[in-house]
Amino acid sequence: MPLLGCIADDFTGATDLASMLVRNGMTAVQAIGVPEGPLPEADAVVVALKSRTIPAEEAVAQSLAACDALLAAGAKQILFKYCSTFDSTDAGNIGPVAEALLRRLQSGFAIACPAFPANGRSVFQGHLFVGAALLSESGMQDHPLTPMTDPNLVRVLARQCQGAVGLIPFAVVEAGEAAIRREATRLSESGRRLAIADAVTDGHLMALGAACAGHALITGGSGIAMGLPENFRRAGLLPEREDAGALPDVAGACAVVAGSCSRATLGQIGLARDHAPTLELDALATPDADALAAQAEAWMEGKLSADRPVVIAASAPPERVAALQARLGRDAAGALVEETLARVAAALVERGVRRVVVAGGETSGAVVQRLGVRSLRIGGEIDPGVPWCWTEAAGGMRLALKSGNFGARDFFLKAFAHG
Ligand SMILES: Nc1ncnc2c1ncn2[C@@H]1O[C@H](COP(=O)(O)OP(=O)(O)OP(=O)(O)O)[C@@H](O)[C@H]1O
Ligand SMILES: O=C(O)[C@@H](O)C(=O)CO
Repeated sequence: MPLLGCIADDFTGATDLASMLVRNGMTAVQAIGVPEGPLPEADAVVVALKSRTIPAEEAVAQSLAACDALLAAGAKQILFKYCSTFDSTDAGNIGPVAEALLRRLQSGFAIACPAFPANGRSVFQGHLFVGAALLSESGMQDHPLTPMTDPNLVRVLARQCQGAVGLIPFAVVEAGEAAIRREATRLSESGRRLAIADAVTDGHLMALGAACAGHALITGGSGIAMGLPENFRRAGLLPEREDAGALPDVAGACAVVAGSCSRATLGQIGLARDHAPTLELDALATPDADALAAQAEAWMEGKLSADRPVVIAASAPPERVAALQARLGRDAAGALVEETLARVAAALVERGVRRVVVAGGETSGAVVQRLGVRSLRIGGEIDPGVPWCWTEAAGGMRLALKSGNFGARDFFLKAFAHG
């Protein structure tokens, strides 16, 4: 029976969260979509949805179904995981899903904290920073699907919510667990059902985690999960685990499939170009999934190896993404590239590739669905927030689902030195 039941709004985000839990001593399994049968055995089960950019009512329905499955399996606490850059539109989906989960759990209050200092996300006076830049100047203002142009998360979340949104400010979080509990009670009694919580250090996240021990619902990025395993250990529910992230070994050729257009991913592709065979698909020149996939299949022949990856990317800088979107519409442009990369991943696996890094949350969703992956067991981290995972698909293979913005510049090369 899982102790912690988690609902993640995209696939890389789910892996990021599961990785945080493994690092802090819980075994974790990521289920792809709402599980139909019995849940896999683990201390934490993370249900990975692809609900970040779908209409709000669908995101709510899927999240409630996931919540019901987790509660039915015995989960003692629910965590709703969204992006550390709060990726969403004004119509949703973070606010509507959080409010619906609060109602389902008959709970009065939850915190909302996307901070993840190890990856440069900090929240101060309700404002989200990525490194030293405000969210709205971090590159996220150009995101293909969820451009983030307002760094004030109290305002952003309030636009998505029926109820008023509060703030647990830096001074309270800095004062620690007891002060946070008092402020949460005060906010809840004054009618706030959600409050953005400031956090700029891991110590703040640990204090928030401890203060939320009794909360039915917690919402945030993977950072907010850091303190939760300790709550379960303190309650005598979770044993000390030596290696929560042990995975079976896998042999086979290796590849990277990239659909993220983030600055980090573009930099990683730039470095990989000098060290590994790299194909950059041009969706603007050839806006046709069949033709692009055929180009990739022809290119990969004779290049696959267990010693170094091939890299196949559709990623492009903002002006080229904008040009394709102007031509096809935003959703159709995204769908075209996702379909292409899902086919590319399937072609790689057909040719014996068994270790694959996928860059981008939406891209990962498309690839994982195409490969027929039902669940992923979470292993050790390559870089903060990106672990290797093992799946039974294709007779047993490893996948690393990289959030667009995560990973050092040499991530695509380093990953295969680890697994
Ligand atoms: N050349 C391109 N032109 C237009 N859209 C593109 C292009 N390349 C990729 N895309 C689309 O951009 C979107 C990128 O989203 P994705 O979630 O995969 O990456 P990300 O947002 O950087 O990652 P994360 O969600 O993990 O932060 C996808 O829908 C992808 O299909
Ligand atoms: O929180 C993050 O930044 C990531 O886990 C993510 O959700 C990317 O899609």
